[in-house]
Amino acid sequence: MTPRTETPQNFRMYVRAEVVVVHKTRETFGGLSNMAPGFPIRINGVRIATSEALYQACRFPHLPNVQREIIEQHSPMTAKMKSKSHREDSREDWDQVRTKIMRWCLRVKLSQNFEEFSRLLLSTKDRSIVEQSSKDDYWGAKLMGVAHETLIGRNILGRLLMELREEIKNDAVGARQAVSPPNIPNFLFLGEKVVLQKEDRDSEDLAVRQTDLL
Ligand SMILES: Nc1c(N[C@@H]2O[C@H](COP(=O)(O)O)[C@@H](O)[C@H]2O)[nH]c(=O)[nH]c1=O
Repeated sequence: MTPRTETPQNFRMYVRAEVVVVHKTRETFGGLSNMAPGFPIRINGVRIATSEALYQACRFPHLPNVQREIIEQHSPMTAKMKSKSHREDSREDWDQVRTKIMRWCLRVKLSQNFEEFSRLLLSTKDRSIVEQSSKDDYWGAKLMGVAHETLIGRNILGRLLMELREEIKNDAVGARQAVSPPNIPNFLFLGEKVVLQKEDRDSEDLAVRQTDLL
């Protein structure tokens, strides 16, 4: 893995030229962003366009109408904006549970889009993955240095993606399997407990293609 330096407060410093930078969704590794289209998710049979919309909806287990408003948005940025307007009503323990929830969102994204998302993750080899952000150094890292040559931040999203990449390397079959909901209280989606069936889009597509052949 690319060397990085530990800094105070669990911040990390990365040399930008040496890492996989996740920034714009149209760039090579843009699919790793929660904003990326093309990785739909199904929760309790309801389609959600992006992992961003799913993550934002998880703020409001007690407000199913707000969750619905978020997941109905076509664009992930609009989903985030809808969420922002209710932010003060987020579940009270949000800061304590959000990393666990993000880990779950990424695992669901992987299990339901396995071919493409695992290929993308594995294509990063053993380089550090860093989400470049202009203002968020919790999920990502900010550009620093005279020539913007370093990225500094907690980079929690990048670290969760690296964790997932290791899981695929160690047990690809396990990583593909349906994901249990996170073990946190009151984890509800549109008023229901999350019961995750295996609904892998790749195998659904395959089933459709096979039907077409008959
Ligand atoms: N990528 C990206 C963002 N960052 C994403 O926002 C999410 C965190 O939201 P919150 O915890 O509510 O602040 C998380 O998925 C992080 O990757 N924010 C943006 O406004 N634009 C962007 O292009």
